[in-house]
Amino acid sequence: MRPDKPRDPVTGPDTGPEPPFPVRLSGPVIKGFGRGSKDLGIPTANIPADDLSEKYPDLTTGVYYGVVSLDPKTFVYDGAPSDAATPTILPAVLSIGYNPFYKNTVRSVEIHIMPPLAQPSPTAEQANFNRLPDFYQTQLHLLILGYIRPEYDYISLEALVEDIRVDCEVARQSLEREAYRRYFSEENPASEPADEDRQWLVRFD
Ligand SMILES: Cc1cc2nc3c(=O)[nH]c(=O)nc-3n(C[C@H](O)[C@H](O)[C@H](O)COP(=O)(O)O)c2cc1C
Ligand SMILES: Nc1ncnc2c1ncn2[C@@H]1O[C@H](COP(=O)(O)OP(=O)(O)O)[C@@H](O)[C@H]1O
Ligand SMILES: [Mg+2]
Repeated sequence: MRPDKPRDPVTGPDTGPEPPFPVRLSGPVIKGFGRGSKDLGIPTANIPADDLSEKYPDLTTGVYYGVVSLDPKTFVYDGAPSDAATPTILPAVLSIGYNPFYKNTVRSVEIHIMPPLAQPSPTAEQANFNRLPDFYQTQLHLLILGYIRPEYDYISLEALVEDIRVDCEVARQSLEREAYRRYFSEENPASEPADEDRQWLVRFD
């Protein structure tokens, strides 16, 4: 059960991701149990957990933040400039695990994509989660940059939704820091490792 204590507003080092991060995962967006939007009002793009078992067998279950991009061959983000040559990199919050509230028996990777950091957060004060047009089967690239918390069971659906709302705020504020902002765009010419990760993120063959 969730411990009854206040949440940290940011997580992970201010100096940028430390091993094992950034973690690279990718895959096609698949169907989940259909609960995200219907029960919680929080759509989550599910991708297969295969990459995780093969490349990062030691990564613990829990809630994380990072950045994603979607293959522009099948999904073009509405907010992108019309002449954009590369896909838009968007902030994300995700859960890896067994959803103890629902007692799943298989591990899932579920990603909620948030609006760009330049826009006001829809979850700052109320549970008004970002909704895009559906993009099932689209290839998704995810770069996990930090850990937020373990997965918990909850006394109610409302308590789970409220914690995910706070996760969105923690993720946004964690990604707002300079050492994390470089994963969105080429702001700092001296940020070579981030350059490689960013190139991987937007490269769809
Ligand atoms: C940021 C985030 C945090 C989550 N934390 C938990 C959690 O602590 N416990 C839990 O049971 N499920 C957690 N979930 C998973 C939701 O219960 C899950 O997304 C929902 O069941 C939708 O599943 P579906 O995609 O199969 O429909 C979290 C999801 C997200 C996006
Ligand atoms: N902000 C968003 N983040 C993630 N997926 C979204 C978002 N907006 C819409 N979607 C769409 O909603 C689907 C997920 O909805 P969800 O209710 O979790 O169903 P499922 O159980 O099939 O994963 C995604 O696969 C995607 O096509
Ligand atoms: Mg989902």
